[in-house]
Amino acid sequence: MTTGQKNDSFIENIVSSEVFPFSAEELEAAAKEKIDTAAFGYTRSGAGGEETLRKNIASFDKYSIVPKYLNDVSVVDTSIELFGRTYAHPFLLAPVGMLKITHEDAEIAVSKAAAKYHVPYIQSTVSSYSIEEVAVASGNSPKWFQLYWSNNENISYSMVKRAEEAGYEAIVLTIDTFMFGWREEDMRNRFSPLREGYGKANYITDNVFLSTLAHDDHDSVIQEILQNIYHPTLNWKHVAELKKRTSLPILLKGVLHPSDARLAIESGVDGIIVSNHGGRQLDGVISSIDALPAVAKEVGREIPVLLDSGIRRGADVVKALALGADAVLYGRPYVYGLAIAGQTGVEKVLENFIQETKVSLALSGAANVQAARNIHIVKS
Ligand SMILES: Cc1cc2nc3c(=O)[nH]c(=O)nc-3n(C[C@H](O)[C@H](O)[C@H](O)COP(=O)(O)O)c2cc1C
Ligand SMILES: CCCCCCC(=O)C(=O)O
Repeated sequence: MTTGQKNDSFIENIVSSEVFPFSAEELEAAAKEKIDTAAFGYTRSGAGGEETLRKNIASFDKYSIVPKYLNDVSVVDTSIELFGRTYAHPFLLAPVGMLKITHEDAEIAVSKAAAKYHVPYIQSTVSSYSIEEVAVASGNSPKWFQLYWSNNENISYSMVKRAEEAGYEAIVLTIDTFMFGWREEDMRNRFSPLREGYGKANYITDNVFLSTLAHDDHDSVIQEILQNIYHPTLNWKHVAELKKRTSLPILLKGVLHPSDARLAIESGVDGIIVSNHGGRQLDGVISSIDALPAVAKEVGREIPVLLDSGIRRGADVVKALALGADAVLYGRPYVYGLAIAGQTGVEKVLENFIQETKVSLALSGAANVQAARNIHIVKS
């Protein structure tokens, strides 16, 4: 998508009588006032002492953009191409499970807002609405499906098939969450969204999963879901097997080590997402933006490299592109928008993020995403 660069949104925001939070910090504070303490705690928090959660944000500050001026940036083309498809912006919405803890309309609201702004939406396995419900709500706007591998692999294949049939365009296999991280905030609040049943929609609409159930009362169903997701034996053979089962591109989400990026390529994976799960899994791991350069160097241009964990600003997108990412995933801020005002809240957050990204590209001297990859970055 080619978009004129007129600062319209900046001016509109200045003259608007309606004040909606802008920064991620303001969004987080407003969301805290809207939803219950445990739901907010689950969304905001990271694992352990939250070292990685903090690093994800702080690490971006170490990289500085060195802009080049006197380029014509009157028109900024923010589009990217991935797996033969063109997407309007250099970012997608990260998979976030169990969104009903945040707002009743959950993934329906998010996917509709994403559709309105032509932002691809990655739906989580542990969603509050099913693959099919989200597909109907958001029409033919681009969607990917995030897969939590199931102990019963036939459940995984069944969900992948459903995603294919519903028109999803890629499968994102998350490799860092075969068990829960050590999440003290949730333990403190005695909070498990899965136990409450918020993320069960894709399971209770899955015939293969249903056929495995000995009992169908709430507690037994939730117990079965948890047992399916807990999968510490997950290994490269599963990746190779999944590759044989689908014609959709497969991305691995959670790659931090360059050697894993190489193994992913050797396993026939189509793309990788450099991610530490927003600091929610192993505390103490490297921040995503710090992990990116070595991974991007290993991959070269062989397959697309995406990044998430800590993207908050348009300038963060520019830095990630310049350090080797093809696109990024945007996470917690849109969830806060959902908490504050449902679909309208997500729309507001997206509108501002799109405009900030465009302004940041232009002021860096990049008229398109390809040019952004050549922006000079220094580390201080
Ligand atoms: C409340 C919450 C739930 C999440 N659920 C999932 C999920 O179901 N599947 C998944 O792969 N990642 C999940 N993630 C991780 C995100 O996809 C993404 O990696 C992370 O939010 C990036 O960090 P950031 O939001 O701080 O930028 C979740 C993150 C949050 C905050
Ligand atoms: C055992 C895995 C459940 C994960 C639930 C959703 C998620 O990814 C999160 O970060 O929370």
